[in-house]
Amino acid sequence: MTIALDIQAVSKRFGALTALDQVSLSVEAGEFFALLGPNGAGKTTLISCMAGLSRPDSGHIRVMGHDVQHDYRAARRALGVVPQELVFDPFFTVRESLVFQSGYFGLKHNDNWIDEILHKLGLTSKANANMRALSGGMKRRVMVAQALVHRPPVIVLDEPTAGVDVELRQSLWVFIQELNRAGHTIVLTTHYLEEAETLCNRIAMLKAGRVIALEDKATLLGQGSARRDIMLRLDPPGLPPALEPLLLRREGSKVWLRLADIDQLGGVLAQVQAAGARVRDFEVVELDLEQVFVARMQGKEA
Ligand SMILES: Nc1ncnc2c1ncn2[C@@H]1O[C@H](COP(=O)(O)OP(=O)(O)OP(=O)(O)O)[C@@H](O)[C@H]1O
Repeated sequence: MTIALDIQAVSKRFGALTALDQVSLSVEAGEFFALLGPNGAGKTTLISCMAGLSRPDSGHIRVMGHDVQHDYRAARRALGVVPQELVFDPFFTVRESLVFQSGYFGLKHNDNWIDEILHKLGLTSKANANMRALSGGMKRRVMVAQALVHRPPVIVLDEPTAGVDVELRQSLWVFIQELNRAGHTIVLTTHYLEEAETLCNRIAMLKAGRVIALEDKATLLGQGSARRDIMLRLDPPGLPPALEPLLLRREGSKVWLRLADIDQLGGVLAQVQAAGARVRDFEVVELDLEQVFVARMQGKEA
């Protein structure tokens, strides 16, 4: 097992503000990992520390075994970061930007790979356009291309799909999944939780600089556990008192109940029947990442 990204007890303060508070997590090579958290949680600060752009006050970070401070060049080579902000030289064409970026990593003959990235990101027709003439979405594609120019084994994407159209989102994810299948480790931050749910296999949630969840997606979503939330629409409305302890919420004639084990279902239905009510509608409620996220941010279980 190779650890692609090893973050140990990283703290970072800006004056009185603690942006990162003893953050520890590690990502195995080949994982598709999501780093989630509300605005200001510390995601970008952590990414800046990974990229060596910001120095933690304490703790250490290794990328493919290379310490980002003591072995900066090797660590930087192992990492491709797609930044949240659009940073580019307005006087370069798209291709020139990529050639320049290759040079930064000491790569001289990189044209075939540059052509491939341009193609995969739908940028071929813009290769000779000036950066300043591109639309925001096109510039974002170039940010992705720049991060990939040196074929880094670890790719970190900081909200890569913020403000991009549906078509790019889809083609970007196809490409990133291809890179993941080819063995690249992917770390993604996004506010589109359904993206994280679809793409990632492990998820960390940050809140106010602390890791508050670090789990497999399936575990986080309660898959594999016997616990189930169900919805019943009862006629007449009203829950038998014996079932009140299971009640999560009610809305009109609908009630949502939490069963510690799906085996309780038979007993619940029997009690409803014994109370003279009929079940008009029934649903097993699947958790989604958004519900889990909101609950965890409020300090509750979903
Ligand atoms: N250079 C800085 N100087 C002072 N405070 C900073 C600096 N950079 C970040 N912060 C603060 O650190 C905290 C974490 O910010 P960060 O950008 O890492 O959050 P984030 O999780 O990436 O948020 P978002 O989802 O909005 O991108 C915020 O309160 C932010 O205001």
